[in-house]
Amino acid sequence: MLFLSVAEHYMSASVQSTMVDSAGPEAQKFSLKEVLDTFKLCISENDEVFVEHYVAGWRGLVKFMNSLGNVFTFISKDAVSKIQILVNFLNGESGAHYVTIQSMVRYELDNGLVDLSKKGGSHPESGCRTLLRLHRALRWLELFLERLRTSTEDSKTSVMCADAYNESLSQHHPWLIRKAAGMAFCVLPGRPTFFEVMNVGNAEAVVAMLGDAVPMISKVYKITEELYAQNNLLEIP
Ligand SMILES: CCCCCCCCCCCCC/C=C/[C@@H](O)[C@H](COP(=O)(O)O)NC(=O)CCCCCCCCCCCCCCC
Repeated sequence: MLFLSVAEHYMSASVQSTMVDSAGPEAQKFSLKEVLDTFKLCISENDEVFVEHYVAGWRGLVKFMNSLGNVFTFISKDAVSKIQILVNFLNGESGAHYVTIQSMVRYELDNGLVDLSKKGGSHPESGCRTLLRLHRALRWLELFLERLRTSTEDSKTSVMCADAYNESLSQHHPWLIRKAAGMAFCVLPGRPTFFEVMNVGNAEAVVAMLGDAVPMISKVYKITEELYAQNNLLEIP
C-alpha cells in the first residue's frame, strides 16, 4: 500500500514543478538557522540531551521536508508521529523523567517500560524505542548535510541523499521502505532550490552554516549513540 501510494505521487506529472511553489506560508518559514539553534540548545553543560529541544529540532526538519512537496508526506508523517509520542511522554504525568534522554533511559529501564525483545511486550512505543528511530535518522541527516556542505554546484541532492541513506538508515529498513525512499529521493529538488529553501542567504552562507550545524548534530548523535550502546538499546525492535 505504502509503495503504491508513493508510486502514485511519483508518477504525478506536476510534482517536480510544484515542489516548492506549493508550500504554504507555514512551510516557507523554515530556516536552517532555527534548526541549528535548536540543536545547540539540546546539549546541557554536562552533555545531557534535552528531549524538548531534540523534538523541536525534528519539528523544524519536518517543516523543511513538508516544503519540498507531497511526495515526502509518508516520511514526514512517520517522523511527526514519533515526535508526538515523545511530546506525550514529556507532557504526561511522568514528564519529569523525560526531560533528558539520559533520565528517560534510566527511568524506562528501571521500571521495565521498554520492550527489549519482539515477543508481545506491553510497551511497543516506549520513549527509548521511539527516540532510537529518530536517532538513526539523525545519522542520515549528519551524513547528508556533510555531503551538502562539501558539494559543488553540479552535485545532485538525490545522489547525496541516497548515498547518505544507504550508508546509514537503510540498514534498518525493510525492502519496501527502501524502495519508497529511493523513489522519493529521485524527485528531490536540485541543490540551488535546496539552498534557497534553507533560508540562510547565498551558497557561501549556507555552506558556512552547515559548517556549524554538522558538528552540532554529530555531537548530539554521538552522545545518544554512546548512551544507547552502554545500555544495550541499539537494537530495540
Ligand atoms: C529532504 C529529504 C528527505 C529524505 C528523508 C530521508 C530519510 C528516508 C526515511 C524513509 C522513512 C520512511 C518512513 C517510515 C519509516 C518507518 O518504517 C521507520 C521505522 O519506524 P518503526 O520501527 O516504528 O516502523 N521510521 C524511521 O526510520 C524514522 C524515519 C524518520 C525520517 C525523518 C526524516 C526527516 C528528514 C528531514 C529532512 C531535512 C533535510 C534538512 C536539510 C536542511
